[in-house]
Amino acid sequence: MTRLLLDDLSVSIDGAAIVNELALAVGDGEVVGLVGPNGSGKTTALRCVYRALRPSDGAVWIDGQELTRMPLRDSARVIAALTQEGRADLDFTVEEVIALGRAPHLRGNQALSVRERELCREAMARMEVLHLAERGVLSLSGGERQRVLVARVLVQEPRLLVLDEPTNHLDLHHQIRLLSMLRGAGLSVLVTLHDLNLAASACDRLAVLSHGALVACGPPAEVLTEELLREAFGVEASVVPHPFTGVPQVLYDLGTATTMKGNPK
Ligand SMILES: Nc1ncnc2c1ncn2[C@@H]1O[C@H](COP(=O)(O)OP(=O)(O)OP(=O)(O)O)[C@@H](O)[C@H]1O
Repeated sequence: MTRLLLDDLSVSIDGAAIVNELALAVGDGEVVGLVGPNGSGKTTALRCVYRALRPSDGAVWIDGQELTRMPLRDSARVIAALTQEGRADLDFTVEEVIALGRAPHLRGNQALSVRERELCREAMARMEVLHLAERGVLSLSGGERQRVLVARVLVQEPRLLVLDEPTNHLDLHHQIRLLSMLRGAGLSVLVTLHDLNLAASACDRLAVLSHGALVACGPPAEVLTEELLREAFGVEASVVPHPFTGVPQVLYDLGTATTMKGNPK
């Protein structure tokens, strides 16, 4: 079943085509990685899904419903987003920030139920932030804060998770933990990642954007080729199968970056 459909999505800003007729589906329980060089349009496409931006053309469909026709509250119950813009400026405690994830499911000042409080504790344990529950978010390190924000989207209990660079600030342990959790969560996930090795390990399919257009889409073993790295990323690298999993992994040597073909610097 198709959970999310980007139906020839286009975004133009000041006459420039930032995303160009992007057609991409995410199935029920499928993890799809959106990858591509800086400025290729990944965040812009995601912003259309979490309704920070209206497409100039095309549409976003969620479970067969066109997104702009859904009340915001309804889409917030279905789609949870971890954005690059989502920085907490108010000094709420970790516990309070995570509880905010339940907001789309509550009415007014309704208190959290016992089940919802338990859900928050589970998400904190999953993201290893339980010990920080009483701390103000502004006092956290970048990685700690990122884990709190991931816990917040988990308690939202969405059907679709949209994650923009969720591994930002995370150390290797937490990067691997987060992505293996995403793989096992049974949720539909659309995620942007710059680390292609992590993306290949975590995603069922990779969609590669270049200059706002989809240039490849499929299982990592089909998409992640030396030719693609050269053409889309301007990088000369070797692609080898992981010795245990067979998943393609990129090996590179410093000094092998080639000139990008017209991608923004
Ligand atoms: N509001 C805006 N006004 C002008 N240009 C914009 C605007 N939003 C995005 N862009 C441009 O659109 C292009 C795509 O940006 P976007 O953030 O979607 O790229 P990205 O693939 O997510 O990049 P990165 O990997 O660097 O995060 C960039 O060149 C960016 O400067």
